Amino acid sequence: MGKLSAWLHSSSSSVDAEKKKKANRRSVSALTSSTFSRKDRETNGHGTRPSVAPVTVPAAATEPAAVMESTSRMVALAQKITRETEKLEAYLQENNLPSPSFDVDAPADFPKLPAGILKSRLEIIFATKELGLLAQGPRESLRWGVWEFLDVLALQIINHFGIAKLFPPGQTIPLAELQAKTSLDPINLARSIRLAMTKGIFSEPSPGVIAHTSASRALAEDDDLQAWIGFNAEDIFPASAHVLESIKTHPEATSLTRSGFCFAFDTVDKEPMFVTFGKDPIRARRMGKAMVSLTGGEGYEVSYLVNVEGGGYDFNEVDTAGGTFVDVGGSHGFVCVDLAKKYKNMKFVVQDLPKTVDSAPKPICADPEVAERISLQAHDFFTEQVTKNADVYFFRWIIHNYSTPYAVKILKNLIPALKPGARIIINDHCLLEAGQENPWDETVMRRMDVVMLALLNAQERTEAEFRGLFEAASKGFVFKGVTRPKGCRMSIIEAVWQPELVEEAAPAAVVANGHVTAVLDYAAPAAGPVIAEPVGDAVKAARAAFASAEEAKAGAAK
Ligand SMILES: C[S@@+](CC[C@H](N)C(=O)[O-])C[C@H]1O[C@@H](n2cnc3c(N)ncnc32)[C@H](O)[C@@H]1O
Repeated sequence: MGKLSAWLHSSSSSVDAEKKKKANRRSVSALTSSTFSRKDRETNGHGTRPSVAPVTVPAAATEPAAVMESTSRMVALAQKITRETEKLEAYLQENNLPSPSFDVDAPADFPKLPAGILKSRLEIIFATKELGLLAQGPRESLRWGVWEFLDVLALQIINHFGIAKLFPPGQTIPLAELQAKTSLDPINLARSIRLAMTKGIFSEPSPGVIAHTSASRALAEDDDLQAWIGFNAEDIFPASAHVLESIKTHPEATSLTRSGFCFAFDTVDKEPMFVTFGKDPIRARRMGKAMVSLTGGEGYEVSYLVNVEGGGYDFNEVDTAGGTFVDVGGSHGFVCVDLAKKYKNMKFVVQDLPKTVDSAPKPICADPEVAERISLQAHDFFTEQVTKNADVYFFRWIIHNYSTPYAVKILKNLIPALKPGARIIINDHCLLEAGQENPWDETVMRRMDVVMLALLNAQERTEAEFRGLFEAASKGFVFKGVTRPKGCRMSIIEAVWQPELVEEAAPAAVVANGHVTAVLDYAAPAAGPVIAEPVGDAVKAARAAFASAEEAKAGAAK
């Protein structure tokens, strides 16, 4: 049993309440170096994960030693930037593609690049970042790095007041005229725009005259991007600013109703974020559109899961047997549609909350051969699984929304439905040890982890932490490991149900703060984890609103 599980089920009476509380804390990162050993990685049966020693300085580890010996790090980085930039530029020129620029007419996105050229582009990004930090020096980069939230503040103001949409791309506008078009105070407009300019958003070709850049144009024209900025700047930013208060008051950081978000919006012990959004359709819709902007991005497409050659999951065995795939919290079933197009014998059940199921497109797919093998089912994953004896239970972007007590409960709810050999597949980020991702992915995933903390007291997880979740749910879950398609940020985490491994033990009720919070079906009596919150209440409250938010998201995606 891994350490997480051991903590969750420690039976020693000498383990005091504080220790038990710690066991349920969202972060078990202290465990990772000891439990996520090289041996674990190399023997997980998939072999697609790196097996290098842990490093903590992101980009430096990628530079060949020979280069480091003959030149200083700064010179080596500068040379690399030159080399890779020349390759990228040459490719763009050979293919008649525009060179990157801040010009208003420059494309807002890079075209799809061949693998080698994409690598050059990424190397430029990583090396410039590292070189910049080195040239700044530690004290200065700390001193001014902490001011980055002010860039978000400027963007928050600009986006909220729709400044980018107030004059057409390609035209300039005197600041005084722009001021007349907004209720934003002139001084605040000018200072926000001028701070944004330092990041390439707007320009001032002559004093007092404002012009669009490619970035401000994207902000003016892309609805989903506006929603992404709005959700981040107006929901996540205030939530983040209250995380300290939240974790000082409730260090266990597991409750959906005690997150930074709840402190920011005065909903502590009242309602989780999704309930708040459920009451506010504009905000819910903004979040829905923001998710469209996020998941439409490179690295998150469903095709990564479906494409077996590229490292996706191979369902051929399930397909040959005409097996059943249940997408738990599957929204409108787009994952099942894509899988059903590839696997012609499998049957699919898409489960979600009633509102989401009701708003799903009908038929779910224009191709009747695909549609007739997919059924929609209203099911709450905080209750016992209703589709029995399926071959696969699949969770995509679900488990990362919940802290350990909730996530364990979701897995435990499967147990009564599971047949021997049933596969449980989680499709989420899976965090590596520090420094093993490329620096861009590393930053995105670490930030996402902290976003989950700020909004929901939830978390991204390492392989060891996923393993710990399954172990905490039941010994009958045999953890198979983690794979990740090349180029994809999301991993495929798998366990298989083997009921013969389940030990018989008396059930134990877990009581915390006067609430019965969980019933453990195999832990020794009185050995259960302290879940310091009324899980049931918070979950109930979350259900209805989550559905509204998701409905808005589905609407936005159409
Ligand atoms: C982040 S979305 C993920 C949707 C989909 N799996 C995907 O990959 O995009 C979370 C989904 O879980 C659903 N959901 C939330 N709470 C639920 C519950 N208690 N039972 C079932 N589904 C729920 C939401 O309606 C939503 O569709």
